Amino acid sequence: MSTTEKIPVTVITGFLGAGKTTLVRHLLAHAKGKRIALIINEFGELGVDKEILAGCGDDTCREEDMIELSNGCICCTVADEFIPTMQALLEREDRPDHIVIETSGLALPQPLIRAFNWPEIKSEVTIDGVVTVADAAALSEGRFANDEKAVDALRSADAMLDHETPLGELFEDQLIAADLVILNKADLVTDTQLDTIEAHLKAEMRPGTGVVRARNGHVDVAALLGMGLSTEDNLAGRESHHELEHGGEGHEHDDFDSFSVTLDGVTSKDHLLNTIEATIRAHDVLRLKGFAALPGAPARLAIQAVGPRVTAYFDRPWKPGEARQTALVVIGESPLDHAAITRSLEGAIAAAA
Ligand SMILES: Nc1nc2c(ncn2[C@@H]2O[C@H](COP(=O)(O)OP(=O)(O)OP(=O)(O)O)[C@@H](O)[C@H]2O)c(=O)[nH]1
Repeated sequence: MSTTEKIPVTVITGFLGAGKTTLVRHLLAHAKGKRIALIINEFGELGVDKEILAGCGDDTCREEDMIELSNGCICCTVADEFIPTMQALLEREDRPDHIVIETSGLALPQPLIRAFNWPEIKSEVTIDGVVTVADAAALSEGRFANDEKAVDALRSADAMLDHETPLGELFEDQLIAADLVILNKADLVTDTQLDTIEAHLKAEMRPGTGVVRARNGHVDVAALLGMGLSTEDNLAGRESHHELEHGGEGHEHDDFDSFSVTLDGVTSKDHLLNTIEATIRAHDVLRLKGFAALPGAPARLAIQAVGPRVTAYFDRPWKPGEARQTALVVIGESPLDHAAITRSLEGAIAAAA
């Protein structure tokens, strides 16, 4: 089979909350008749991303074309989950024109990219391009670089220390894997800040990688789908820190932790959002997302927090018979104090009682 007959696959990576799902939503809405199958992998057991995409109301967000891989990060479940999922997708009678994979914000893209050379799928699919979404607001606030001084100080105290912070390292691994970087959330920073961030990113990227600035993932879909790069044939220079240091053997996600909290009896939207923001600030939570049930509200409230920036909107009406509850997934660097964070979030109920 020639390369042109293979189904192209776009891999979307990028740190927690950078805007991957928002970009996918934009892609689906502007697919112009292209049948896109979507594989979503997320960290945390609630499956919020799929729910959000399924709730978008567009015809293109067909539930049967969305496959969720929720048993951990895709990079660690390539053999057990990813390859069988791809094989099942390729066996379908109505094969998709294009496949988009949204990795979890904590995934290393490298093991996934390498999997496209596995004989089980190599003759059928090819990577069209790897797109890394970067969060301009988080970068300008120094969220990945804020420990640089501390790390440098440690380095000079201990010449053996070759690790950077888990956050910074993962971010670099995602950047180095990119064929295209989308510098998203351009609306939250000034043009001068964008210039500085872009220069900083370029220093970390492979030479020649393109950068596109975006707001809410609004990029030219025709340019994004159709790069035709066969990335799996060009792996040199994309090695992760882990591959360089440990020869590519399995790696751990122990640096990060996630758990979910269910709250019964939330009464006020403002109080809930304020409580969430205070909890995030007090406990250094990196990402929080989920849905809330408010009394009398016919729709569920989708809640999104990236660092202390909390937003919420009613995404779709509750379905008949659906449990109306508030469920949130909390993600951060290990160790997260589950009990204290849960207690703090329960403040959203206590004060309203
Ligand atoms: N202001 C602003 N907010 C954005 C932009 N893009 C995404 N967001 C918001 O950022 C939050 C996170 O966006 P997602 O698309 O869910 O991010 P993600 O990368 O898929 O997150 P994870 O899957 O949890 O890693 C949501 O509240 C989005 O609405 C943007 O360009 N500008």
